[in-house]
Formats: sequence, structure tokens, C-alpha cells
Amino acid sequence: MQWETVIGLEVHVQLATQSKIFSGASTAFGAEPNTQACAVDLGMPGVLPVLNENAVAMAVKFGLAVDAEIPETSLFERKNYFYPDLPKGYQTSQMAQPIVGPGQVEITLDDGSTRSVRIHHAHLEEDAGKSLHEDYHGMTGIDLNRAGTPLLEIVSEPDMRSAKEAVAYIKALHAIVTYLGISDGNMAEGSMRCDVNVSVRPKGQAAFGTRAEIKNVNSFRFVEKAIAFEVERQIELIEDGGGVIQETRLFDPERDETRGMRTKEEANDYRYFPCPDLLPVTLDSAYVDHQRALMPELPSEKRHRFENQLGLSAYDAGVLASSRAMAEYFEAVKDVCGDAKQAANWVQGELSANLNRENLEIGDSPVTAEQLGGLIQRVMDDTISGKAAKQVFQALWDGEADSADAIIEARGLKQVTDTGAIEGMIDQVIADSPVQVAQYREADESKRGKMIGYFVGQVMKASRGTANPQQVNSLLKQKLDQA
Ligand SMILES: Nc1ncnc2c1ncn2[C@@H]1O[C@H](COP(=O)(O)OP(=O)(O)OP(=O)(O)O)[C@@H](O)[C@H]1O
Ligand SMILES: [Mg+2]
Ligand SMILES: [Mg+2]
Repeated sequence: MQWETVIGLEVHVQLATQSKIFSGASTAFGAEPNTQACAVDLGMPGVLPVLNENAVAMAVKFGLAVDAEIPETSLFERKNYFYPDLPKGYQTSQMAQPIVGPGQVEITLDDGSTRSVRIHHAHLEEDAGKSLHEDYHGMTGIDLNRAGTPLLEIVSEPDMRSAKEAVAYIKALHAIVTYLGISDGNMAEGSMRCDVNVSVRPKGQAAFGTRAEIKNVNSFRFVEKAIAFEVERQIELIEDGGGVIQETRLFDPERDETRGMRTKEEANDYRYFPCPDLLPVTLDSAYVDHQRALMPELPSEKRHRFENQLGLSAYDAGVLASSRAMAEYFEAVKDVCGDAKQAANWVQGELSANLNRENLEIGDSPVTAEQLGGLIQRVMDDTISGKAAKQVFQALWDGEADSADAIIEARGLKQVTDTGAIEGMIDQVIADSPVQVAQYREADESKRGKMIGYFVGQVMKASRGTANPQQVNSLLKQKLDQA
């Protein structure tokens, strides 16, 4: 039997506000446990939540970035459940009337093809606290610092059909939220967490199979592994005559497997009801237009501009626009050297190879955009050869000096463009190679182009690579053709 995988994702994005969604407590990461949870975050009696306007603005910007409808009215509701990290006994969330309506995201697969994934909706909610199982000698500690941190939960339609598509989708969301500056997107610190819903069905069947939901998968690689394991588990279950039950599972990154946690609650188990402490949120079109005007250029817009205005290939444009940091670095290099194609080649070639090798993000590159732009300038104005440029790059990377010019000077890499000096070397090579010269002069014009390579090589060797190859070529031609 041929099986088809169906995937839908719930992605929780931590919004980059300074304070919490309903209180003034700080959201800074890494503070001492329980120093950043105030009475509002804990739901103490007699306190009232006040909605953080920045969280609203961020959610609206996200909605506009995915072509979503922004409903005029949205509503906060209480989602009631008991858990030690939720002392309030309910999470303030949105259900029936979320802040962002249906939209869509364009995803790019490894082969460069694109497709669209529909967004069902996105809603605002508060985060819960965190259980700390490791550090307390057999006891579980509860850190409530995270309680009340604003989250945007982005719920996709079950539109993805492979782990690769799911990863491409998360990457597309990551690019959007970091471009918008509404989240730092740091997956290791939990700023983006995915619940992965997976089901399988016989190929050709219209109805979906029963889904399992894998909670809190927090890296691109784990998403891929969790899906691979889950798909196999479900197919095996069904082929053995059993069935998948709708449940919440946990991914164990040490064993690359998912394990059952609890059977899935139905929405009505949560007894959602409108939060009596918070007014409905009403956004008029002037507000939405204002937010639209504040939006920066988005990944897909940048990609199209790189392609259409700067003349880059679709592939190059896609890679360079994939993160805001990469796009900004590339544009800074281009502005210094004045040539988009050269800038693209160097950023994706030499620079990326070095970053990958040392496992660095572009933001941590030891070579700055100004330095790389300066180096490319020296290649373009023929001060150094392409070969010498690689040496200079490496020296910049190693911190040998702080500009390409200083390294070129110190290492004596300047190309010889003085015609007299080059002519002297050419004359010497011609005098030393009587046999080759005779062969060249007897040969047809059509063969000479190839034969000249020998002489160019000799002259370059004599100059230790510093002669300008184009100049060597044309001067050699003149001299050899003369006699
Ligand atoms: N048969 C299916 N196979 C795979 N994914 C599915 C299937 N049915 C629904 N999904 C996906 O599951 C997700 C359901 O998320 P949603 O937030 O609506 O509900 P939930 O998981 O029940 O609620 P909660 O927010 O409490 O986890 C969506 O992303 C949807 O696309
Ligand atoms: Mg959900
Ligand atoms: Mg869910």
C-alpha cells in the first residue's frame, strides 16, 4: 500500500515585547527563577490584566505579511486546565475570534520550487511557566518567569505532505518573523516552538487519517526526525490491523522517537469562555493601514527585487533573502563594491564556505561587509588577481589586518600592471623558449589561441602571480604575432 503523509503545524512564536502581554513584568531571558512574575501573571485576586499594545501591533504585522484578513474584532478567552506551571488555572488565549484570520505563506523547497501553505488563523495568548526537572535533586522546580510572555500561535491548514515541506514552512515563518522584528526566532531558547500534527492515509484517499500531535519540537532537525519516526509508527500500526489514536506525543531527541503523553483533549474539555477581565479588541482600518506602513521589506519582496532589479538568478536571490542578516550583509557588500553579482558570488562562495566550516552565523562573521566589499573592489579594479584575492580573504578572516588594502600592501600582492616590467618578462620567456615560439608562429590562427596559454603560464610564473593576466595575454599576442 502507498501511504501519504499529512502534516499541519502549530507554531508558537514568542513576541519580542519588553514586557508581558497583560502586565508590566519584564520578558528578558535568563533571569533568576521567579523574579519576573508579578501578581497579574500569577492571576492573584484583585488584579486586572491590561493588554500590551505592542503585542497587538506585532500580531497585525504578521497577519499582513501572510496576506491574512485582520478581523475588526477579536476576543480573549480563558482556556481552563490544571497544570503545576499554570497557577491561574487557565491560560488567556483566543479561540472563536482570533486576531489574525486565514492567510497563506509561500515556501521554497530545496530544488528552488515554491508552493503555498494556507494559514488557518493566528491568535495571541500568554505563555505558561516552566517545570525544571533536572536541577532540584528529585524534586521538580517551577519557574514562573515565562508566565504571561506574549505568544503568537500560528496554526496552518494540514497542507504539508512531507517532512521537507514542514521544515521549509517553519523556515519561511522564521524568516518572516525575524524580518518583521517581532521575534528573535531563537529556537534554542524557545522563541519558536512547534507542535507537529501528523497523520497518514492511503494514497488517493480524500479523507484524512487520525492525527497525533507531537509537542514542543524545537529545532528544524528535530521536526524532520520526529515526522520520520511518527510516519513509520503510524503506518506500522495500521498495517498490523490497529489504528492511530488521537493523542499528544513527546519527541525524545536522544532516542529519535516519539512517546505517548496523554490522549488529546477536545476543545470543549477546556471550557473556553470569554475572559471577563479583558474587553474585545477592536481594530479599525486606519490602525491596520498604519501598521502596514510601518512594515519593512519582506523576504519574498526582497527575493523578487534581488532578481528583477539586481539581476541575480532566482536561486541566488532566494539564498540571499533567506534571512534578514544575510540580506543586509549582502546589500552592504554590494553598496561598497558597487557590483551585485560579485557581491553575491563572494557571499555565497568564500564567505559561506568559511562560515559553514566554523559553524558560525553571518552575524558573527569575522570579515565585515565593509572589508569584503573593499576586497572585491581591488579585484574589480585589477589591483589583485582572483587567486590573490582568496589569500587576502583568508588573511582578513584570520584577522591579520583590518582592510584588504593593508593585506595587499603587506604581502606584496599588487598586480604588476606596469607595461614595461611585463614586457621585460615576456621578452625573457620568448628568448628562453625558441622551440615553442617557432611552433606557435607556424601554427594556424585557430590553434594559436590555445598555444598562447603556455607562454602566459611562464610569464605568470616569472612574476610570481602578480602580473595582470589580461595584460600579459595581449602583450604576448602582439610580440609573438609581430615577427
Ligand atoms: N488529520 C490531520 N493530519 C495532520 N494534521 C492535521 C490533521 N487535522 C488537523 N491537523 C492540523 O492540526 C492542527 C490543529 O491545531 P489546532 O490549534 O486547531 O487544534 P488543537 O491541536 O486541537 O488545539 P491546541 O491548540 O489545544 O493544541 C492544525 O495545524 C491542523 O492543520
Ligand atoms: Mg493550537
Ligand atoms: Mg495543538
